[in-house]
Amino acid sequence: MPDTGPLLLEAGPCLLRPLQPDDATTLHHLVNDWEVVRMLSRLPFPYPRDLADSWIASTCQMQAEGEGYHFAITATDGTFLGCIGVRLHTLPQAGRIGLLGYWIGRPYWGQGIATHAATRITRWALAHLDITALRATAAQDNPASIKVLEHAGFRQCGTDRQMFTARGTELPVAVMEANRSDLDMRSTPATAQPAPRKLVLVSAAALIDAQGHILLARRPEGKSMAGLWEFPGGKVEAGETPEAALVRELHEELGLDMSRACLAPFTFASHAYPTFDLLMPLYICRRWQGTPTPREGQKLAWVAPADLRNYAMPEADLPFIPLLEELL
Ligand SMILES: Nc1nc2c([nH]c(=O)n2[C@H]2C[C@H](O)[C@@H](COP(=O)(O)OP(=O)(O)OP(=O)(O)O)O2)c(=O)[nH]1
Ligand SMILES: [Mg+2]
Repeated sequence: MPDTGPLLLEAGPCLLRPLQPDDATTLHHLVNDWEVVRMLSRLPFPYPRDLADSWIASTCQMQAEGEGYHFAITATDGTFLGCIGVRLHTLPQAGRIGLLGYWIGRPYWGQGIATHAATRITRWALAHLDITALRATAAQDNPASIKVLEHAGFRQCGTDRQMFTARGTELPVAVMEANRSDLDMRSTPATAQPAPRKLVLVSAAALIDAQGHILLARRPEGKSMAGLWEFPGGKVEAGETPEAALVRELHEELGLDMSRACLAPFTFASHAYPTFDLLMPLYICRRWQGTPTPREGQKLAWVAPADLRNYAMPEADLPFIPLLEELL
């Protein structure tokens, strides 16, 4: 099971926590509502009481196997408001993706709860799960759900037809998708005038241990490109040399101490991202003081050069992989 961090998430005014067996009665009471079920593919109406028990048990099983993460959406006082979840799925072309689904009990409609929950789960899932994107579908006659997904960072990537068991028929659905670039593009405010392209200078290090493994750090939720594995480092600040910036970043991010003399220039990346140009010198470093400790909530992994390709990395880093394989 992947290390997802604690499964207790804040989502605006709501909390998300794993479903528990004793949620079944409330869950059943809220979901056994024609107005809720009619919008959910594959749920029967009426919704039998024992289906609530077996559904919750199956979500616990999926979570234990790392195949799905399903949450109760609650108010801060614990009131059960609805459900949201991501189920992992492998697509022939797209690789591993997450399928997002949710519903809110009718008494709690119109308060933006689905938007808060979907926004947080989307960010959480792309930062923590080994998926390239999230997909969701919404019935074409459910514009409110399409809006929720758009607010959460999804864009429509197609249409399809899906069985809606409660309505006893197939219906057209909008197929919506969100990937890491979609989220990054959204956090850049749209301006009336296109802003001039910005050049960002970032220093990064390939820290190499005695076994020839390289340290990667997973960008945490809340940062751009969250969920991708990078070489530790960060932006060079005004007045800093690239080496001084890297010594500072490795101390701030990993608690390491080292001298600039331990940083050997190796290569650089020059990459045009949609919203900025990145110029990133990569240094090799084999000597430091201290043990790398994640100080910014990031996950760390020592990776053999041949395994680097199994870690999703920022596009700018991909040319580094063959060079590091050759070096080590
Ligand atoms: N550190 C690092 N950044 C990378 C790599 N590849 C890559 O595209 N980047 C991009 C991601 C970011 O847009 C930028 C680094 O910014 P950052 O957010 O990590 O900068 P920082 O450590 O100074 O953090 P912050 O204080 O700005 O949050 O460079 C990489 O391998 N390592
Ligand atoms: Mg950084």
